[in-house]
Amino acid sequence: MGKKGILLVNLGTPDSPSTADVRKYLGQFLMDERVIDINAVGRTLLVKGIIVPFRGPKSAKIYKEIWTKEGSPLLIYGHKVRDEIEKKLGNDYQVELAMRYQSPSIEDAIERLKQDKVDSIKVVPLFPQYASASTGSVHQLVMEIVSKWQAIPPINFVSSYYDHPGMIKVFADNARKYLDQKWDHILFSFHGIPQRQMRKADVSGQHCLKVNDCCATLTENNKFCYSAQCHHTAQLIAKDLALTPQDYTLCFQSRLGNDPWMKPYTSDILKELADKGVKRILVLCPAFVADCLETLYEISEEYQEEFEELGGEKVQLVESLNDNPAWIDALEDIILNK
Ligand SMILES: C=CC1=C(C)c2cc3[nH]c(cc4nc(cc5[nH]c(cc1n2)c(C)c5CCC(=O)O)C(CCC(=O)O)=C4C)c(C)c3C=C
Ligand SMILES: [Fe+2]
Ligand SMILES: [Fe+2]
Repeated sequence: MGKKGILLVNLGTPDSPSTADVRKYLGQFLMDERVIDINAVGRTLLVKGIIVPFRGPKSAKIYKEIWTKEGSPLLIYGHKVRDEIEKKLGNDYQVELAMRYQSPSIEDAIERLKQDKVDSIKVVPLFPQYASASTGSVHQLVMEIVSKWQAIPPINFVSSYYDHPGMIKVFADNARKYLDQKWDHILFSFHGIPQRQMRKADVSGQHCLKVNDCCATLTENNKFCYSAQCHHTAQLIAKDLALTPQDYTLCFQSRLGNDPWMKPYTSDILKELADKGVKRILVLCPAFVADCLETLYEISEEYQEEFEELGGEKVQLVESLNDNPAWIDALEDIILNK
């Protein structure tokens, strides 16, 4: 009997923080038709003509700030989680780590599973909530690759695990460590997506952004909606922490370009809170299972600075799941039972 193949996939990060490597990464990432979902000519002009040349050097500067001796945090935690989960699953499993963009590539990782003659493959994107631009893109690429194989083994795709009790508890326990200090408000800041992508993913065709508070509650109508899944994750963590609705706000960060993205924007909420006299904010980022540019820089540096300029004092990031042993336990359960 062969082993069971597990393919863990995160988004990706540049190979180094040099401007050339950051440009290469942004070029591959943003040319994905599920990420910048406009017509091919418009996407090429926007990405290759504007974003890569102008954003590249700026992003390289901030990647240099979060880069460690071992490399990019997203990739370092990816390797650690892969090693731990393979140890935990034992001899019947072969676990490969891949990144949707740059290295290690999905092509190479899945080829290793093929060469090693695994009996089956389970694709586990490292995104708790489903979005076309993240999980959808991983699934599409895996399907494109295996569609060319003569012998396609049984393949399973994990779509989401936004409500996994073990994962919810790790986010909550990480936040609890800060609760002996005084916080005026708690934010759940998720990575956003363009509103256009919310509408396109609406399986009912008449729900997302069409009815009031469309996705604040997860229902049959919006069970694949990224926003609804984010709300559900935040509600479960809030429940575990015994927060009241007045204690916290859900918001979306990382907007790119001028099109409307999911609202409210984290930066607008920071302004609203500062105007009300709020001084100290605790921030959880449950769209990410590992700390990365979006948490270590955008929350801890950029929003800290913005908030201070608005009269606030502290924006404290709650660390992500990273290589927390309780997250490894939760991920094992996701792999075995999802
Ligand atoms: C939670 C999953 C993610 C979704 C959905 C997502 C969508 C999305 N992102 C961009 C643009 C950028 N994202 C960037 C970084 C980044 N994004 C995610 C996750 C999701 N993105 C992660 C984990 C990271 C961090 C990577 C790291 O190396 O640490 C960046 C690059 C950084 C920068 O230059 O600011 C961009 C650009 C779009 C357009 C999009 C569309 C739906
Ligand atoms: Fe992103
Ligand atoms: Fe929705």
